[in-house]
Amino acid sequence: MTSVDNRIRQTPLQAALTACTSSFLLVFAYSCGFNLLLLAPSIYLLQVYDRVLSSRSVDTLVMLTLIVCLAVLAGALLDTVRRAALTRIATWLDDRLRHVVLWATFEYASQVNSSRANEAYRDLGTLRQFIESPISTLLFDLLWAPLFLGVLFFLDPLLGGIGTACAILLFGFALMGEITTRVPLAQAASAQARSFSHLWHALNSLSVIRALGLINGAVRQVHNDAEEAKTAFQTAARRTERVQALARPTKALAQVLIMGVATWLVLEEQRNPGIIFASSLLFGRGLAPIEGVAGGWRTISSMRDAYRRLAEVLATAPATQPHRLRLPEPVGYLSVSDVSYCPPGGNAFVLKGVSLRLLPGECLGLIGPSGSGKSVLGHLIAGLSNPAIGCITLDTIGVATWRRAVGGSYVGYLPQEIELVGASVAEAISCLTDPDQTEVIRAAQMVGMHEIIMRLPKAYDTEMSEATSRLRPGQRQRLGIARACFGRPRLVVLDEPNAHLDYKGEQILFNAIESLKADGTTIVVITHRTGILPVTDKIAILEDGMLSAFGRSQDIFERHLRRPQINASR
Ligand SMILES: Nc1ncnc2c1ncn2[C@@H]1O[C@H](COP(=O)(O)OP(=O)(O)OP(=O)(O)O)[C@@H](O)[C@H]1O
Repeated sequence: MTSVDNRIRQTPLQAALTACTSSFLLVFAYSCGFNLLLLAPSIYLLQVYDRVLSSRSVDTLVMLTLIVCLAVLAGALLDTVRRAALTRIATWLDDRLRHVVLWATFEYASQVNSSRANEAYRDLGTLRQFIESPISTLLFDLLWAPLFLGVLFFLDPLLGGIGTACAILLFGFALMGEITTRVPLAQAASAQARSFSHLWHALNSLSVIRALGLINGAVRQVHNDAEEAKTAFQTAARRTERVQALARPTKALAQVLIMGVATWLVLEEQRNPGIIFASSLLFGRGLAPIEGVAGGWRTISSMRDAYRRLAEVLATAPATQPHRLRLPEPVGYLSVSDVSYCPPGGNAFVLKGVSLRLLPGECLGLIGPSGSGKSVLGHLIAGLSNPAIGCITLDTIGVATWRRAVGGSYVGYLPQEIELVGASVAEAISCLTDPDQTEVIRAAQMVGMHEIIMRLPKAYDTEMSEATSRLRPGQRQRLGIARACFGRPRLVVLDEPNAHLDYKGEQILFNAIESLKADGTTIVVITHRTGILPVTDKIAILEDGMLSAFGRSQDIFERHLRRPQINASR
């Protein structure tokens, strides 16, 4: 496989990490300098005993002290620089990946698993915090631990042997900790995620849960999962404590042993007395990263899990984020060409070879029996999914591309099930964009909702949960239509816009459609109620996923709908 192929196959996470390679190499180089400079105090001790005490030369002492002070200061500077570099890498990764991860999170949640997707978004934060944390500098220092142990060997093989044995033992304990806590930690993480997910779902369906008296059950569900997580965490903590109880004295004992052996070498082999302190210092420096990494093993393993989850989400759900293309505003020519569609997981086509065309400012009435495929076609025309065969274009560009290119502002959509999303009424109308007050009011006025909204406690700033409980279904539906008309779209798809409307509401809807048409907006109205058909210019009848009729409204009305055997809601 070529390197070009590799680059193509990389997920955004791998690509971002690859782009950081030179920065990580720089941190490695700083760590190299820092660790080499850490040898200075040990060399200083040996030199003081070797040269200063024997010669009693104050000049040599001053010189050596100055050199070592400079080395220590340079080491501290390198340490600060590498920590700052790691913080910059973490921030850069976060900036580069957050948008991509957010898009992939939504894709993964809709295609695979919503609670896993939720975790993946938090995982990006875990990754960033890990890179910024002292554990990551310790990992770089870990690469230099053999250097200190090597110098101990150089001083005396026995000293090196004790240091190495202690390092191996500490590694063994870290491994033991990892093995014994892996299962309970995984159980705890999944129980905790379940608990958050149950709470989230319960809060999202609060009105239903409250109305059906299910709060007790919801609380019990969340509590049980949290208890399971707590028990598993406690098991992991107990096992970690046992392993640490063995690891803690190991290092202290080895340190005493090192000093004892060094003193013995001074007594028996007339070695430089500086070896006693120098070996103790070297041992401490060499073992510090091993001890730190062993103590922070849980952080390392949660970072590893976070990386794995994030990589999986990014690989499974490639982010189809907006291209932010600067496309000229569409005129409104809609073309549906030979479209066939099979829903994800389905085994049959629910739309078969549908073709129709609309001119800018035309309104199409899409009718047909229940289950004939009207909503599926509306969804496709709104660019929310792609046809398996054929294409749907607005001014020769795919509708899905218009959505991605400009965040959907040229395509408005009212789904059959109205969910008004947003913190306030203004946000719900403006499709979660930064609300432009004039545009929001214009959209609300179009559907006769302005006065009703002004009577809400905080008018357009009323929280959506409060507004939802105060508004009638027909008024909520009009809010949904206002959202579809927000931002002067060039194409609007309304799925059953009059399902909950009374006579007055229908008149307002007709006026809104007339004003959209006058503005040159192309409209598709899916309906079971023929009362809306007089405002349409064309009518399409869908039967069993196929167009059984399509043409000018008057002709279709005359030929098909006046006959007693065919009607819109057959
Ligand atoms: N996500 C899906 N997975 C599987 N089948 C689906 C999915 N969405 C729709 N279908 C199927 O596609 C067919 C058309 O559904 P659609 O909702 O478009 O009908 P409709 O004409 O809008 O009906 P209604 O007027 O009752 O809303 C139905 O048989 C439905 O079961």
